[in-house]
Amino acid sequence: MESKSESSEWGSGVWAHLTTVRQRSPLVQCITNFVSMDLVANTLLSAGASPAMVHSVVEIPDFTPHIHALCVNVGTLTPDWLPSMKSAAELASKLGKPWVLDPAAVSCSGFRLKSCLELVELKPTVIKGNGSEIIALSSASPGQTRGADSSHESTDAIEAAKSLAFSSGAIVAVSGAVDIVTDGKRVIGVHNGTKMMQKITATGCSLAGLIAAFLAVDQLQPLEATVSAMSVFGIAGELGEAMSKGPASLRMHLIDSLYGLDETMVLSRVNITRLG
Ligand SMILES: Nc1ncnc2c1ncn2[C@@H]1O[C@H](COP(=O)(O)OP(=O)(O)OP(=O)(O)O)[C@@H](O)[C@H]1O
Ligand SMILES: Cc1ncsc1CCO
Ligand SMILES: [Mg+2]
Repeated sequence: MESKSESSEWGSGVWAHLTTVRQRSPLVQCITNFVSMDLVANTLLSAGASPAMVHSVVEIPDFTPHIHALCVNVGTLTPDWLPSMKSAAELASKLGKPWVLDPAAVSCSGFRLKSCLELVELKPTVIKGNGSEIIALSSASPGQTRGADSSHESTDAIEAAKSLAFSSGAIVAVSGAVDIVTDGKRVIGVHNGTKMMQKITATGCSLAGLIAAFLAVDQLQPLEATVSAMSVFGIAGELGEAMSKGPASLRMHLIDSLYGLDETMVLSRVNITRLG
């Protein structure tokens, strides 16, 4: 069980990260799937960040040097998109800019799995997936696929996440009922969020974008920044659900709640524990 003091200790950091994102408005380049572009951009805007969905390979040399963080999501990957993703990731890593890889639906095909493994070689700061995605990527084998949805609990993926963090050098974040964040040694559980968030497509993609924004303002503590982003997004979901009739209105209220979060709401709802 979570101890009150444990969450309180995390709470001030979560609020500080959100406040800094609002103050600095980091520019986040997103090369993301067609399904998610709208929600990812609106999530970033309501958190105070500045999204840019710039994905053409010809624009990357001009644009990527100006960004504060990058998010790459392979959810609707085709062979002609991969060079853009690799080029932006490579440049971000070279310039010391944090970047997030979301291996969305990695088990769909051998092509997608191979592409994600190649992207991992380009040193993402954070890899964020659902339980099934992290298990598949960690073992480099597709297993059974349910497309973009997970057939595992996030907690089933703890060992896979630790192993992937260890082999890649990335922080690994697993979304689900409990969001898991690990650097291969420490394992943190974020218990915020609501089940209905699974019924809105691209909430996981939006979370990956939000993590990129939080990394941009705390490059030296990527694990802590990731935990904060996950908690903030979950809290916005909890507050949003109280005003919603179902997934469509939750989508709207989630964005409004993220925009309106204040210190009291954050500090009273942060629910973060150390799991290992
Ligand atoms: N059972 C649950 N209880 C609480 N929060 C949840 C639950 N399931 C998912 N969430 C939250 O929903 C958000 C999206 O997580 P999810 O694991 O569904 O992403 P995903 O599978 O990558 O989604 P997508 O691919 O559609 O973007 C996260 O903020 C997560 O914490
Ligand atoms: C539904 C769907 N299919 C490919 S990507 C995506 C959005 C959630 O990842
Ligand atoms: Mg996903």
